[in-house]
Amino acid sequence: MPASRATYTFLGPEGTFTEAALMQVPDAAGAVRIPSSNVNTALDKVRDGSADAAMVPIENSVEGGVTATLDAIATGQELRIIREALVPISFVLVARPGVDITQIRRISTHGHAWAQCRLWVDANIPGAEYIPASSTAAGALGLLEDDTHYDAAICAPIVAAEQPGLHVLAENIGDNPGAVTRFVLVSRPGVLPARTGADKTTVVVPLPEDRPGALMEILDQFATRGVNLSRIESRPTGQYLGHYFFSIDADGHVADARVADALAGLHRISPATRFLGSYGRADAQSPVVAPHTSDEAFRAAHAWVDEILAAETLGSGMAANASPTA
Ligand SMILES: O=C(O)C(=O)Cc1ccccc1
Repeated sequence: MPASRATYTFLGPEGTFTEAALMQVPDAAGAVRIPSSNVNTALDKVRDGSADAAMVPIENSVEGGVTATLDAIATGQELRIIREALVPISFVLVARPGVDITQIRRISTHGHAWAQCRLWVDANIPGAEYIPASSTAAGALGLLEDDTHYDAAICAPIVAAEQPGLHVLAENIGDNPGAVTRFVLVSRPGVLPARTGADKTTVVVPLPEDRPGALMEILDQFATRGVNLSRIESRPTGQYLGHYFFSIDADGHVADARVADALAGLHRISPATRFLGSYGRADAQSPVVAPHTSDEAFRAAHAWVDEILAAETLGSGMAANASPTA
């Protein structure tokens, strides 16, 4: 019997950068691929079992964290990141054939795309109004509808290439030519990706309240164990003003002793800390591990303490302090 195909969902429709990220997953080409109209519905499909995993954007090199994703994976039924993908981003401006750049008043795209093309738009179409779309591809395909209320869209070159009804007015309009977006594949908890030696661990740590220095203590859990952080962002929990959680990416896998020890420290400081997964880094870069933070150093240290406890008889209270009688 053939092995059953995986079902993946992604921020769609076809032609989004998120779909390009999904296509980096080795079995994606042969999988069932279901577009979702936003990050929340994509993650809900994973939670209710209608998809095995969802590809969603999490961070980009120009705009920073994708807050819709950071918030959606931090709360609700637990999820796990099982993989990351990096996609270089280049944008084109599209319109219906016959429309030229001087006729454009309103432009639709995803908020992160708009933020990355703002300087180009100000310089080339000053005063253009932004019309938000659920994704770059959704904005572009909207131009093909009869009742469309905007004149142009910003999207990936592939959307324009595949739609004869769209005409490219300008290419490479991103303000930062080297822009890269990071996407994550999210599934239900269950199977932890194996340690590769070049891994990342993502956690969500609610900041304990009324505790001076709590953020410093959180950071110290990583610093004292030689664990490097590659992203840290604060997000409001939404409960009330001033209540925040930190979303953190750390180098290493929960199966690395130094990372496991740091997570245990986080749990002591903030018991509602959420583990969001350990997974291989897209760039396969291994961290430099200092000898005193290696697995072997942690094993030897624990063995030393265990030996002390095994060799001594534990006394009780004052009796243990009483001077031995001859
Ligand atoms: O809308 C898309 O195409 C997406 O995948 C989200 C996005 C938007 C802008 C930059 C990177 C990802």
